[in-house]
Amino acid sequence: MSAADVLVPGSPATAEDAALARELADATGQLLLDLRGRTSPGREREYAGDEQAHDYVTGELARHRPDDAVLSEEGSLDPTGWRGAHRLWIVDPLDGSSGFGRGNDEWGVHVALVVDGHLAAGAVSVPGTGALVDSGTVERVPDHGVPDDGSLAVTVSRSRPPRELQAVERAFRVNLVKRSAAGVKMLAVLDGEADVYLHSGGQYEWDNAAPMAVAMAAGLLATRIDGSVVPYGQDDPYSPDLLIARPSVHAAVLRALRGR
Ligand SMILES: Nc1ncnc2c1ncn2[C@@H]1O[C@H](COP(=O)(O)O)[C@@H](OP(=O)(O)O)[C@H]1O
Ligand SMILES: [Mg+2]
Repeated sequence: MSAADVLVPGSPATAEDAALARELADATGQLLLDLRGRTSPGREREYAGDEQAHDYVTGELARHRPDDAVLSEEGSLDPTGWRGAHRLWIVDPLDGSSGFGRGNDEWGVHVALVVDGHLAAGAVSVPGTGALVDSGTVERVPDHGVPDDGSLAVTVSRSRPPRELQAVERAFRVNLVKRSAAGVKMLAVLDGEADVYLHSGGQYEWDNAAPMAVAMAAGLLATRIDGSVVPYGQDDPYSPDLLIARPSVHAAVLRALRGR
């Protein structure tokens, strides 16, 4: 296997899988937009969205990649189908489901491929805004360095901001960008609206696999908040925290989180 064949997000070897991830994130998003247009705000819409998006995306993956395993948020209770799989699709059919139920645009679809525990490809759609990105075609973002004035726009969960924010606020003048849904926050960093996406206190692999794959392919650094690699395809898919930023900002925030 040559260097170009290494299975990392954005490498030519994963282009076909990234294209499929994009196609499925887009089509599932269109299904959800259509459902939103036909239903009233509330929990019924939220539950219908979770269920219909899960059924659609897992059905399509079974058709296109019959030999691969699938871990979807809605199908995560039975590990026999995905535990220890060589090629594992990790899917959040509807991330930010409560926003979808209420009728705002802070929700999306995540489709990622993990090979032997490593992210290989991924796509995120945020249908309400028309955003659609995948690890095969996303443009690389330049590393601007840390803002000279010491300010930092940090995107965090609207409902569960991370307690580590205090350490970052001691080191930088922080402007908070509160958003729901992990893919929405990753896109805020990709678009330059935020410098950093910081999360702690809990998530699952389906919440962050596809956003992390796209971020890595774009040249962002995407790690746990101690700087270590985020593992995927674990027996327990709990994935407590993450830090996504351009490389120089990522290094500066890690120093702040370590109290240095
Ligand atoms: N402390 C926590 N424990 C478990 N899951 C969490 C969490 N904080 C966020 N999440 C999940 O991560 C996703 C993004 O959350 P947030 O919008 O707060 O950033 C949501 O996924 P779902 O919408 O798919 O449930 C949410 O449930
Ligand atoms: Mg989610």
